[in-house]
Amino acid sequence: MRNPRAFLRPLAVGAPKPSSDVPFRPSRMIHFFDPSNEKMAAKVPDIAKKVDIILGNLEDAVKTEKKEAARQGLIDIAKATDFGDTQLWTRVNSLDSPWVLDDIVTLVTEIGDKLDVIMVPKVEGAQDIHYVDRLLAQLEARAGLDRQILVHAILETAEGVANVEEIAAASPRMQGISLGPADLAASRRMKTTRVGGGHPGYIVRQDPTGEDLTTGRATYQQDLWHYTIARMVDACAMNDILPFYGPFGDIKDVVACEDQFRNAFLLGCVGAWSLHPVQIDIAKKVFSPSPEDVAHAKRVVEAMGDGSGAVMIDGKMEDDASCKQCLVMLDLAKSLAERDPDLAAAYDL
Ligand SMILES: CC(C)(COP(=O)(O)OP(=O)(O)OC[C@H]1O[C@@H](n2cnc3c(N)ncnc32)[C@H](O)[C@@H]1OP(=O)(O)O)[C@@H](O)C(=O)NCCC(=O)NCCSC(=O)C[C@H](O)C(=O)O
Ligand SMILES: [Mg+2]
Repeated sequence: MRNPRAFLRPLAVGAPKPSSDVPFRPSRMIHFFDPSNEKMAAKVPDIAKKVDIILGNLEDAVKTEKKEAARQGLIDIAKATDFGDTQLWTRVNSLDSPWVLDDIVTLVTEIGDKLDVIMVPKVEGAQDIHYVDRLLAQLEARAGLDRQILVHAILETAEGVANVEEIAAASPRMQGISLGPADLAASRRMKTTRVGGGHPGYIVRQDPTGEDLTTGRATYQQDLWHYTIARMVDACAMNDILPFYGPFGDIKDVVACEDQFRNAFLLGCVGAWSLHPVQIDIAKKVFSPSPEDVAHAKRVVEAMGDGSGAVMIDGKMEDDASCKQCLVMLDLAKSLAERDPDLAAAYDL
């Protein structure tokens, strides 16, 4: 186990000093693109203006014969594009793959000054983060970088879920965690074939009213991902890092996508992945608190003064705990308003 007093020491001579906290930057969507796909790559400069995070994906969804082209494509795009306030991330190949070492070494050397976060897939325990942590420190020192590149883990194996608390706490470099429902379903041997979302077979059924078991009993579809998201949110919150829902693969079903994203938002996630341009505005809408919620939060905070005691607002009791919830809402609204002039006008903070 690492000496807690050494937690914030650089892991290589000359590497930037780790920061004690993860800066909260608007992170409503992580927009995935394949840098080896010319059509997608051509859209990056425009898409980057609309999203909070743009991610060049090198792992799954990139064909084996395109792995090197994707890596080089990301380097070319990063060098040619001014991303402004938008974060640039990459998802490297998994740690057991033949590409990951070159992914990390080449990207940090070539575009380390532009990369904000490296997303690491299929993280199973703290040992995976420790490996990436030390390697990044060595590469940052060699490249003369003056700030750390952060690390984001995907929770997509049964072992990873079992170890999620130690993953979240493994390094000051940890920025956050995303749920990877497709790989997780395979790892758990769940009997689904979908990329995220619900399943019509996963239900609870109303009790029978008489002898007839077959008619008049409503069924309610349940959320397959509730347990994992809630556990991931707790692990992230206890370590002050950010939880994200991952992909929703049914691109055409924009309604269910919005529902899945909203469930994640309500449970504490700050954002989700967008796999297709149509999912960008869904994430923007869902992960920005509504002006009504923000106005209510403002009223409660103003009425509560120093936060102690209890007041009635619209027939409901508000106290220290509900005031804290409202402060969470207002903090998020303020940081989003700084980035988005439409939200700034709608929130009027
Ligand atoms: C899902 C797609 C394969 C769909 O692509 P396509 O069939 O080309 O869709 P459209 O014809 O509707 O596209 C319209 C135009 O938009 C461009 N496009 C599409 N997607 C993107 C994008 N993500 N970024 C930028 N531009 C995009 C198309 O090129 C079309 O352009 P044009 O012809 O000029 O009009 C595709 O969207 C896609 O591949 N998306 C990314 C998929 C991905 O990254 N998957 C990996 C993440 S999910 C995962 O890994 C699972 C997870 O790890 C887990 O385990 O759960
Ligand atoms: Mg995956």
